Amino acid sequence: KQESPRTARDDSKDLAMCRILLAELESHQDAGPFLTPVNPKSVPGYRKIIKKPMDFSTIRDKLTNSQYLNLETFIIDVNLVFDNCEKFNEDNSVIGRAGHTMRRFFQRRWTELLRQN
Ligand SMILES: Oc1ccc2c(c1)N[C@H](O)CC2
Repeated sequence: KQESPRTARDDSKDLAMCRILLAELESHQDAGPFLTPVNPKSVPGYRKIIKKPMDFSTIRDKLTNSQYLNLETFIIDVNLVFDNCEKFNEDNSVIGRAGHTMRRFFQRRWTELLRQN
């Protein structure tokens, strides 16, 4: 049986990829509910229901301050935005649908960019 080669993938373009992906998320027409942190004072129940709030501006700050170890930890934070949205919103709601649309968009774009790398 041919040993699978122990070669790591080339991660030298990952930071550039995160910057492209985040810019595309921030400028997406359905990005509105995800651009800034939810204000727990103005949304009853949010603080209790959502244990790890996340939004695109927080991800932007973390990326700017080199707080992502790698592509994986960046993708985990972006998916946290959409997981929080699914938990707090009905699928059949404006914000719920926006979350599903954005998650599908993100999933397609990062896999496209990874493949062309
Ligand atoms: O009706 C509302 C009012 C506020 C919010 C939501 C729905 N969902 C967001 O995920 C969190 C903020």
